[in-house]
Amino acid sequence: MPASDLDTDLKNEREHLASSRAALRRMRDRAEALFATGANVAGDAYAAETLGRTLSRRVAELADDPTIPLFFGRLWFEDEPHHIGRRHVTDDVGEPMVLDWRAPISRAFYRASASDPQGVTVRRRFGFAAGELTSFEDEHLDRGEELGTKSRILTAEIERPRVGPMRDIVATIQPEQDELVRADLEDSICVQGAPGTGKTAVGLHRAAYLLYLHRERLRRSGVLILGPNKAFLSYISAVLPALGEVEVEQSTVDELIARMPVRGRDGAQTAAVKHDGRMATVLHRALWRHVQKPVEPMVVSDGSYRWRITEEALRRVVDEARREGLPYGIGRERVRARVVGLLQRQAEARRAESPSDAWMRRMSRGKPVTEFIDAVWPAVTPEGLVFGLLSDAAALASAADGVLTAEEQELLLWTAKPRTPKAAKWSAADAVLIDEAAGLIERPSSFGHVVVDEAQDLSAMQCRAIARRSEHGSITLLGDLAQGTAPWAATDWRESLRHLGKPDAPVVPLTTGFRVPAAVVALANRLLPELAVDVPEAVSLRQDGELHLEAVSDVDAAAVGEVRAALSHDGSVGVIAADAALDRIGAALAAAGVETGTLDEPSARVTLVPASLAKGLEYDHVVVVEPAQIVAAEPRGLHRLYVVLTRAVSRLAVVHAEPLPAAIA
Ligand SMILES: Nc1ncnc2c1ncn2[C@@H]1O[C@H](COP(=O)(O)OP(=O)(O)OP(=O)(O)O)[C@@H](O)[C@H]1O
Repeated sequence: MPASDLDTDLKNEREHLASSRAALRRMRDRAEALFATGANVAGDAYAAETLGRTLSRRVAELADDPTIPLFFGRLWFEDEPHHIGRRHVTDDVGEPMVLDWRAPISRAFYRASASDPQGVTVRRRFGFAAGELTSFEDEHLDRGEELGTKSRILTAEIERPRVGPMRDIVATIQPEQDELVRADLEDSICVQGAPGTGKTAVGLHRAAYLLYLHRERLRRSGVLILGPNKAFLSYISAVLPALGEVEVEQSTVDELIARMPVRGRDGAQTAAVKHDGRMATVLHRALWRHVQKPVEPMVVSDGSYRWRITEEALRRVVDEARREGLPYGIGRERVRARVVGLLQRQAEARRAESPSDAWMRRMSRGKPVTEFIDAVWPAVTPEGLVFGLLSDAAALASAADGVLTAEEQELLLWTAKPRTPKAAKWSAADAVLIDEAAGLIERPSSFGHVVVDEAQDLSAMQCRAIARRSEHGSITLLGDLAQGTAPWAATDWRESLRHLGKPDAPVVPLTTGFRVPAAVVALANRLLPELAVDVPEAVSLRQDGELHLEAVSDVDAAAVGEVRAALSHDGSVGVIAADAALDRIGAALAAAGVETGTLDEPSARVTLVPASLAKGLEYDHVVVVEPAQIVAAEPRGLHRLYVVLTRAVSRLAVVHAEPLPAAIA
């Protein structure tokens, strides 16, 4: 295309952007006006609140980020063009100006190729800076042109300096990622992907896609994103709102299951037993042991009448309720209702009329029925059940017989027994047991879809906690077996999927790396044979980037030097070291006049990152201090080092005084 045509084209596109922005503003103004009057027109307080919530969400969904253009691409089907962007924008008469990237028609933007153009003649991608369009790139698919990963705009997007929290990738989702993003709501999938292959991005975009397609259904049941810790959740927290999705719950597993404060800590071996899937059997047995055989008939005085239920009939009621496989608490109420039903029948037969509701309630809550239920099917609280096991060797032995060894039982028992469940210093692992117990007593409600990130670190019992909350929904499981650092980290996705209740979900690999430069990937890959997992290696899309390993005598001084060098470039800097060493390094940086932030307060360009919290994060420049210390800090230290080495977007510097681990020396 001649330069002047290019200029005219870009000018026209910019005009379309300006008028789309104006149209979006009008859409938002209208929503705000409705919001303002909504409360007055709605009939009652509840309707007003519901309407208010809907409208305020609508207003939030229509927010415009002035730093990002409303569209990033354009498709021509024959002569019919469509702009593709983050959300639908329509003009005043409802004609589309920008199509949502999730609309069926937009699919071709991500999937069409020269060999399978899907009706697309031309695909255009836009480059931008500071919210304005700066360039575009056309592929005439009808003429066999296709750029694939050679696209200049894709390269620029991948190589752009990172600042602040994670951004969406709607403009450059790759075909194999798109296939996962647009998988059906019914489909659970597990994505095994090397560092930086876009697993987190895929999970978040899938959530946004499913919400678009199944808005009402998912609004009722909810979509849940699970991440490993608060720092990670805050890093990803802006992605969904930027895509107009403001109502997705984002949580850690610990937060999700919290019923009481965690004040205690377990030793590593004790925690490992508590997280073991066999604990589900122990708890199940311990709970159902509470159910007893009725051993006498029931007699109920009712004015001048006396009703009688035989022991035999009572046994049948209890046996039947047990066989139905209901949660314990529901079973208990079922027994109560059936016993009252038997009384009701006797009363009807005698008096030739149905007893009143008040009579039913009186019978149901009256002493004879309540005493009977408390004897044969006593109320149990989740905390009480776990308390009973951890504080009573005999109770534990009877529930764990043939399931846990004597040593394992010993590890579970409290050495100093708290007086009551309330007084107990529950640990994080106890919380998982209590959640399992709660799930046996009453089923929690199920989310429509759950995205689980960094899933390789989940224990069997944590998987079960998630399974209970996705029983009637689907899951997207994201992770990398090579990055498993928890003592119970998964080594086989099939096993995790089984605990998650989705045994048949396919395991799909992602191997193209968008974060880590090739030289850095090559270094990290040298650790893979030591990690005892069978995973495909990543292939980096990035040929740029620098790697620098330096043996020094003073690591703190060397770290300061590397940080100073990094600061002369654009982008974020992460200093990653063993948790115990970080304060010392922070002090050295402060003494040298370098301002630093922490994960809780990432105020400065330089962030001090404990190795234990680096997972899922990325920085343009990463300075890793003393790998040997990172490895020595924990049993799966080499896995941790693999995570740490794969956080760099452009440059990785490793400074060490101790010898490097053999694999990377
Ligand atoms: N299609 C894409 N276009 C542009 N950038 C992308 C694309 N896919 C991923 N990225 C970018 O690559 C980086 C890594 O992505 P992401 O964090 O999702 O990877 P991950 O597989 O979850 O990594 P990790 O295993 O380290 O947690 C992010 O900055 C993300 O925005």
